[in-house]
Amino acid sequence: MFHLASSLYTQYTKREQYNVLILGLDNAGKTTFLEHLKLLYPPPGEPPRKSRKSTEANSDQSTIQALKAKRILPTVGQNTITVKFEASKESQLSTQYNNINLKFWDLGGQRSLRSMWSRYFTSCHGIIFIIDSTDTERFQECYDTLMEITHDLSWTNQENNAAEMVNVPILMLANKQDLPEAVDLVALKTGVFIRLVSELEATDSKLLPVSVLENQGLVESLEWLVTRLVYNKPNKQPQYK
Ligand SMILES: Nc1nc2c(ncn2[C@@H]2O[C@H](COP(=O)(O)OP(=O)(O)OP(=O)(O)O)[C@@H](O)[C@H]2O)c(=O)[nH]1
Ligand SMILES: [Mg+2]
Repeated sequence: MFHLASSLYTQYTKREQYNVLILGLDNAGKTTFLEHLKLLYPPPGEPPRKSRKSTEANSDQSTIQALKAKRILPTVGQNTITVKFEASKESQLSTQYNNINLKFWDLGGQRSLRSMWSRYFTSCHGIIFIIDSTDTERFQECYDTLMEITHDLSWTNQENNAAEMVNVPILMLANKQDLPEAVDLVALKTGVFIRLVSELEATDSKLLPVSVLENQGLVESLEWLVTRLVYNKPNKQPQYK
């Protein structure tokens, strides 16, 4: 009885925290994505940011300019941020999404660093996989890397041999859509990635076009992910902070 009361107390007084891994090949835009999130969403305990959509207000243009001026170096270790999720007015998400913090881990995408990714798998509630839509020569490598992630042995529960990957949502972002040479979503889906749908059948996944630099599709993408994290709550409980 005490445990039930204490767990209910925790659930009603603390915020839910979901851990999200940001993966993808080097130069895909992972750290740029993280930096933009920092500008759009406040850390826990701070008031809301003014605007989030590129169309919402001119102030967002200065955010984009600030981001462009920033020198982002290739990631060698990890970058971590925690933000307070706030649904946009357009999303009409219910109040159950008002109590969520998202912790992001941005890891280096260079080939030599990818073996470190699997250490984070069991602690994550969701994955964002970023694809450089202009880097056509490496689409196959993107596909293979995604397959390696989903088939990694660290997802397997050693005790009961169950696959813990099932239901961990994967959001794939076709990034750099602001560039003229970017391959669009239709071409991406019918090209190398055509087998993705059947390969990821058991997984909650989505491929969306974005420009993380120009804030195109960023808010909508995050809102899709949050709805899926909450949907998967019975399988993978959030932390309470
Ligand atoms: N035009 C354009 N450039 C982008 C976009 N996103 C990232 N970039 C550029 O792509 C380059 C690499 O971005 P990063 O964020 O460092 O890439 P990363 O995935 O973190 O790379 P690693 O840390 O090496 O794994 C930078 O020059 C960014 O400015 C985008 O949406 N549009
Ligand atoms: Mg990086």
